[in-house]
Amino acid sequence: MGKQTTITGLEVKDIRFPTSLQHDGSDAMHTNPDYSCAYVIIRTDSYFNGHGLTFTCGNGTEVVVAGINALSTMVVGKQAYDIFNDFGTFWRKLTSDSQLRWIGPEKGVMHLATAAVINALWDLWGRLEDKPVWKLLSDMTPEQLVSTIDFRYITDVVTKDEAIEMLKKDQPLREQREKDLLANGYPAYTTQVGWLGYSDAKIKTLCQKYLDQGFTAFKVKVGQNLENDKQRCKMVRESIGWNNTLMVDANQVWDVQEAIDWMVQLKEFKPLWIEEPTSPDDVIGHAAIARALEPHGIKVATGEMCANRIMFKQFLQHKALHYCQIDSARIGGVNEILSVYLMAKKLNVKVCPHAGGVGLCEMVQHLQFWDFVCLNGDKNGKWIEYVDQQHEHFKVPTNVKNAAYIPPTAPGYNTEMFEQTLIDHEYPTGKMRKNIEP
Ligand SMILES: C[C@H](O)[C@@H](O)CC(=O)C(=O)O
Ligand SMILES: [Mg+2]
Repeated sequence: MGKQTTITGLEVKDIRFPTSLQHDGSDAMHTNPDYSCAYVIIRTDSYFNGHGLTFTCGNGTEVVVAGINALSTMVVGKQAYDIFNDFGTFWRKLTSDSQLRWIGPEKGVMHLATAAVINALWDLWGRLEDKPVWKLLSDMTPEQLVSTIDFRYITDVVTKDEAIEMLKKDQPLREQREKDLLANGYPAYTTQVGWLGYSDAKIKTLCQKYLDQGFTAFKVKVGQNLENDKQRCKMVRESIGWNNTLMVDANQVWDVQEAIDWMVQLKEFKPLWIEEPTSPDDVIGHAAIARALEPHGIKVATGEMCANRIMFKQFLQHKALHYCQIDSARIGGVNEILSVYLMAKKLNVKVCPHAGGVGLCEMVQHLQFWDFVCLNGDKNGKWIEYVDQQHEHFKVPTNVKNAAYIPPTAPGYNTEMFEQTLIDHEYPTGKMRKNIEP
């Protein structure tokens, strides 16, 4: 499918927003993040370009930019549809260069770089097909969909043939589900009330603001100081009431036993889940925490820093998470994330995407919409995270109404930023940057 389109160039920019000034995005581990991204523009000889990004917290974005530049020669000069028609094979090539893979493989900076490039390619594909990415995915046959995925290392949980069967089973239900999605959207929860550096007064005001907007699920950061956590959880509970849902997020600060002990102290506030209680690499530790907290009614969520599909596989296999928090820009972009959805479906684990960062809400909604239409058809007890950060810099920002993400109709992956934003926020030359530096 598709006409010839040559990829003629790949540009990458270091874009930073001074969010640490207001403590937006702060948590127990990342106390002063400057929400940032490595931003990719894939240029073609057609009218259409692809825009993609990966999220960073400020320092180090320049390292990811270098990683993206290292991948560029594998993309520039290619025919776009040679990539799209056999995307799984291309994805494997991009992540398996015999020299570059030594500084990964499939993890860390190189995988963030892969995500930015792959996300830009999906944006391009959506634009060339005149469809938002969620619809592009939802219109694919099961065979086309699985052709985008590299199943290496995960066939002990899900094979290509099994994936095709899973997708075929729900194929007749797609039309009805799509109608439901377009009419009702997909539920969102918000973390905007709970950044760790916010004052009590601000938290209370924000709780009211998001209650008024119809939100019924709220996430609060914990893990810096137990007494302070108790006081803030109490305050948030008093604001949102006991019928609404509260989640808490420790962003990896605790040892395993410490996580258990701390959470037992917070159980009176009835959190649905504790997110990232310990190191994102500690599968067995998470499983131990999940077992210990089960009698207290607290579930475990993780995934925003899970390195790749293999780590997700192990978390899922070892019952180390109850809520699988895929992130649109940490593992290798759409292709690899689809494989995580398939494994989560097979092992019966709910996916509630992470979206705390620049552009993450914009991208991840597409994946959860596809999951609803083609794989799960169930929104019960599931949400997409929503943070109210930097949406104004995107040409087509997320549309959250009545605490529900409304599917976009614009073609692409919602990743294109305004030219002025790219000029003003480019690091270190942008004028916004200069304004805040001494
Ligand atoms: C540094 C980020 O803001 C992080 O705190 C986001 C996060 O953990 C979440 O949204 O969940
Ligand atoms: Mg988190």
